[in-house]
Amino acid sequence: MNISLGCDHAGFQLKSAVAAHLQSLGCEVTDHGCHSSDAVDFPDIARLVCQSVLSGEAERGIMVCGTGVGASIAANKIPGIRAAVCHDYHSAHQSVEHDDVNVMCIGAQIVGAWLAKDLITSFVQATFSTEEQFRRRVEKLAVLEREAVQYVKP
Ligand SMILES: O=C(CO)[C@H](O)[C@H](O)[C@H](O)COP(=O)(O)O
Repeated sequence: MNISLGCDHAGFQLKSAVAAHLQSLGCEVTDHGCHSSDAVDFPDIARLVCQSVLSGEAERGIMVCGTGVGASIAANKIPGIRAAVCHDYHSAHQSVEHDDVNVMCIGAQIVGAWLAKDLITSFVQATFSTEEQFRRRVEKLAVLEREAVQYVKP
């Protein structure tokens, strides 16, 4: 599987362990930065990671920031992205199986490298269920996305 990987300065150290683990699982990794602990803005990196997923260059994305929260907010602004902060093993696979999550966000201030590796294994090995109720709900997410513009105040 091809994975698009990104981080901000808070996730920079953990990203190296994440990349190495992805490679040990047989994944191809495209690293969209950042490449040092100098401060960057997570929306800029989330944009690159998500564009890579939507273009088909990568099947899924992983973002590492301080909490995972900012990265997931940024990613979920982009139509076609379903991002989730996953800090437990169950959510990391069920988010894919039930919700077809295509970008997982991890907080380097919340989880250590060993848990991050387990989360990544769980995420990468999961596949979207073929069961009708999950397909129906994800299609409804797409409808919400298409309708969202109607809720914006003029
Ligand atoms: O967790 C984050 C956003 O949800 C970021 O990675 C940062 O850790 C957080 O915004 C703090 O930013 P700072 O510039 O490092 O103070």
